[in-house]
Formats: sequence, C-alpha cells, structure tokens
Amino acid sequence: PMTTVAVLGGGIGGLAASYYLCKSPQVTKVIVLESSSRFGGWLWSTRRSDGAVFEHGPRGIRPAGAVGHNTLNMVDDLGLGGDILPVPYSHVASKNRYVYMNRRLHRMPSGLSGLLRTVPPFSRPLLLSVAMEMLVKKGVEEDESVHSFVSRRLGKELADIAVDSLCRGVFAGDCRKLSVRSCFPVLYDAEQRRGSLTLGMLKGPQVRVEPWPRSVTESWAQWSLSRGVESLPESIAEFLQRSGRVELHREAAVQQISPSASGWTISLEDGVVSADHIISALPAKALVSILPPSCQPLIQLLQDIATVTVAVVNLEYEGSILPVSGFGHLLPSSEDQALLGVVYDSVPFPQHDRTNGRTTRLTVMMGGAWFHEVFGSPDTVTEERLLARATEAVHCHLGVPTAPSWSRVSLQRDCIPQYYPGHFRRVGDFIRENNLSLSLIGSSYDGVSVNDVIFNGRTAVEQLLGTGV
Ligand SMILES: Cc1cc2nc3c(=O)[nH]c(=O)nc-3n(C[C@H](O)[C@H](O)[C@H](O)COP(=O)(O)OP(=O)(O)OC[C@H]3O[C@@H](n4cnc5c(N)ncnc54)[C@H](O)[C@@H]3O)c2cc1C
Ligand SMILES: C=Cc1c2[nH]c(c1C)Cc1[nH]c(c(CCC(=O)O)c1C)Cc1[nH]c(c(C)c1CCC(=O)O)Cc1[nH]c(c(C)c1C=C)C2
Repeated sequence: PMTTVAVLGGGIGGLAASYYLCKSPQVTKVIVLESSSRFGGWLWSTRRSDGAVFEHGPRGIRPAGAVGHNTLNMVDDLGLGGDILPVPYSHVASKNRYVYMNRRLHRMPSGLSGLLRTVPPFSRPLLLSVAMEMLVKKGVEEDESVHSFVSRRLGKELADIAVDSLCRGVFAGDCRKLSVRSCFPVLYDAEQRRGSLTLGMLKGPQVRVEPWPRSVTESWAQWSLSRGVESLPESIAEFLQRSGRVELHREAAVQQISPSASGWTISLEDGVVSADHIISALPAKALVSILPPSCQPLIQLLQDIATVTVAVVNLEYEGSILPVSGFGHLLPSSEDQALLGVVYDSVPFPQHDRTNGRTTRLTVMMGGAWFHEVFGSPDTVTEERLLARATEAVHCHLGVPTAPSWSRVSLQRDCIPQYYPGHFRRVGDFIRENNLSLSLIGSSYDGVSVNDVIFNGRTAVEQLLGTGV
C-alpha cells in the first residue's frame, strides 16, 4: 500500500497529479512542495478590477482528443463547467490565422478552396503538395528535425513558412532543431504506420477516456475560463485543501532528495520530509539540481533537455484597432527572428475585455529560441526595450499608430522545453532499470500543452497505483 507521496512542483502538472492521487483510497497522504508563493506555474492571469483579464502564459486550451476531453472532465468535476468560455470552429478566431511575411499579413489557407487554389505566400496549391506526399518514401532515420521531415515529405516551401511559423507559435522554437518524433508524434507515427501523412492521419489509434459530449456537439476549437486560465490551478488547490489528505506548501523549495531505506528523504530550507514515492513535476533542470550524485546517469540525460525564454507583452488599446479579425498572426524566422507572433486576445475572448467602453487586448510574444541572439541575456534586457519592440511590431504589422493605454511585460525565463532529436531515448529507461520510486511528469518530457501535462500526471498516478483513477 502507498502511504505518502510527495509531489515536487505546484504547476499544473503537480496539481493534476495530486488531484488524481486524491481520487484513490490507496493514498493516505500527499505532500505538494512548491518553491514560489503561488500555485499554477505558467498558468498565470492578471484580473483587473474593471473586469479585464490578461494571460501571461497559456490562453486557449484545445478540447479535442482524449487529452482534451480528460481536461474538460477535470474542469467539470472541479465545478468550473459554468465558467468555460468556448470558441466554436465556426468562430472567426478559429477560421482566421495569419502569417506576416514580406511585410504583409497573409491568411493561412483553410477549407477545400484553400487546398485547391494557389494562396500567397505559397507558390503552388497545397493539394499538390499533399498529393505528392503520398508518393514520398518512408524515412530511414530514427528521428530527425521537424524541418527536415516536412521538407522531405511536403517540400521546402511549406517547411520554411508554415512549419517554421507553427513551431514558433507552439514551442517558441526553431523547427530546424526540434524533433519531429517528440514534437509532432502524430506526424511521425503516420509515416511509420502508413508510410504517408495523408493516409496515416485518416485514422489513428485512439486513447480511451470518458468523452465530453458538449465540446463535440457544439464543436469547440478552444476554450478559456471566465476568470482566466489561472482559475484552473486555483480550483485544484481548493479541491486538494478540502480533501483533508493533501498538505499544500508554498515557498517550500526542494533543495535535495536522497533515497532512504523506505523511500525518500526530501530536504527543504527549514527541515526534511519523508515520502514513500516522489512524483517530480519540476522542469528537468530544476530536478537536476536536487538529485543525489548516485543518480548521475539520469542527471546527464536531464541536462540535455533545453528550454527557451519568451517575453510576453500584454497590451490594451482604446477602441477597435484591428485591421483584420482572427486568432492572431505568426512570423516565420526569415521575416523577423525576435518577433514570434501576436495574439488578438479580444477576438476569441471578448469576455475578458474591460466591461466599460470598447478596448482591444493583444499579446506580443518575442524571443524563444532566438532570445539570446536578439536581446542578449535575460538578466540585462530591460522591460522598456521589450515594450518598445512589441508596440513597434503592432504599429508596423497592424498599422496601429496609437500607444497602448495599458501594458504588462513578463519575462518568462526557461518557460518552454525544447525536444531535440533523440529526446525519446533520454528518459524512462534509467528510472525503470534502477527501480527508483520516482515518477517524472511535467512539460519537460512528453508534450508541452496544458492537456498533455495534465494527462501525463494522470498516467503517472495510474502506473504508480496499478489501477485507473
Ligand atoms: C507564454 C506561454 C504560452 C503558452 N501557451 C499555451 C497554450 O496556449 N496552450 C497550451 O496548452 N499550453 C501553453 N503553454 C504551455 C503550458 O502552459 C506549460 O507547458 C505548462 O503550464 C507546464 O506545466 P508544468 O506543471 O509542467 O510546469 P511549471 O508550470 O513550470 O511548474 C513547475 C513548478 O515547479 C516549481 N519549482 C521549480 N523548482 C522547484 C523546487 N526546487 N522546489 C519546488 N518547486 C519548484 C515552479 O515554481 C513551478 O511552479 C504556454 C506556455 C507559455 C510559457
Ligand atoms: C507566438 C508564440 C506563441 C503563441 N502561443 C505559444 C507561443 C510560444 C504557446 C502555445 N500555443 C499553443 C500551445 C499548445 C499546443 C497544443 O498542443 O495544444 C502552446 C504551448 C497552441 C497553438 N497556437 C498556435 C497553434 C497552431 C497551436 C496548436 C494548437 C492549435 O492548432 O490550436 C498558433 C499561434 N500561437 C500564437 C499565435 C500568435 C498563433 C497563430 C496565429 C502565440
């Protein structure tokens, strides 16, 4: 029987794992240790007294697939169902996504006509690339970069523009360095199983979870919560508190963990905690710094998991200032290294605008894999410089000459892990071979989306307990 489980890190991964641990009668005690003064990690929202909500981390969560349904089930169980702000597929924010290239905005092709016609900035119809793709032979590499995979199967132009931008809009990363196998497992598996993306995507294997019918019948493309996505970690923390079986500690940085006769000894600044099992929901680098020297092989593997820094600039403008409507726009790295993209937050979630008077909220994201090259060290770059760069982009890309009436610059250091080729080989084996009672979850390993991180927390708990939760 499992008695005490320590969960390291109170981001969404650690909280989700604690939530699933709490659902099992096998666990008598859960101890959550979070170094900062708040729970939620990158799920971080500013709520202004006039009703406006600004997101400094994730803003829209996808409902699709097993992992999407899993999150919605949790949201509902927490009593947050009534707070969901769904954005259907028919909404302009779902249909319109732009790429800023050659100094103008291009709507990304969608639907049948988008496939059949030649749509700038592309030089041939996408259907042609898709049709030719079926004839391309299966790759022989164990893993490769996203750029090389897509160039090989769909052509260099799609890789240079669409895929380059996509990787910046999800990983803030460089598609020439990111692994296709770990970043886009669906594409990799499609080629492995059917020898083609077009054929392989038609029917994939399905993970079974309880369905969430409303998101299907109303065909949701993404959702948020009325008080911002940070409501999710807040509600999980309240649920854990109410359960009576969970100790939640803030400002409790873990300094060292070491195996003991019965499990683990966990050292904090002001004391020690014992546990039978540890679930680490820390970023890989943070885990490296607390592992004992006896875990050297694991330390070596974890050290290779890189992260990038993103400057997130929230802007609020008076009036309706957008020349186009949609989710936002991305920039391929060939257009501008520093500027990753701009989200038009007011379009998908007008409920988060100030209640009196029309305003437009935008978020500019900068840096990522190019941060050091463009801005230098995050320790020395100033907020003024980041704000100036962001407002200049809004001026130049969207033709907005006025200054924002409100702004907030957040420097999110090491916030998105980068899975490089070979990532799939790095973790897992060591822990199984050494029989450590240690589970690794969080965005460093097996998916960076909020859904992935929650789902992996659930899977780790099920593996630990040997049953479904
Ligand atoms: C700008 C941005 C936009 C994003 N947009 C989206 C989006 O639109 N959709 C989506 O699905 N995902 C998005 N993501 C990704 C998603 O938010 C993250 O991958 C996810 O929140 C990671 O959760 P986590 O629990 O693994 O890690 P974290 O949130 O990093 O949590 C780890 C926790 O561990 C704590 N910690 C660190 N060291 C110690 C220690 N020694 N002792 C104790 N505690 C410690 C930290 O304080 C932190 O709270 C975005 C991320 C960012 C940064
Ligand atoms: C410009 C930078 C970024 C923008 N969002 C993120 C960055 C780094 C982070 C991010 N966005 C998404 C995810 C999770 C993916 C998932 O699997 O759910 C993360 C970590 C969602 C997302 N955003 C865009 C796409 C294509 C996706 C994938 C899921 C989907 O299709 O909805 C595009 C996009 N992101 C940003 C902009 C401005 C943009 C497109 C116009 C901001």
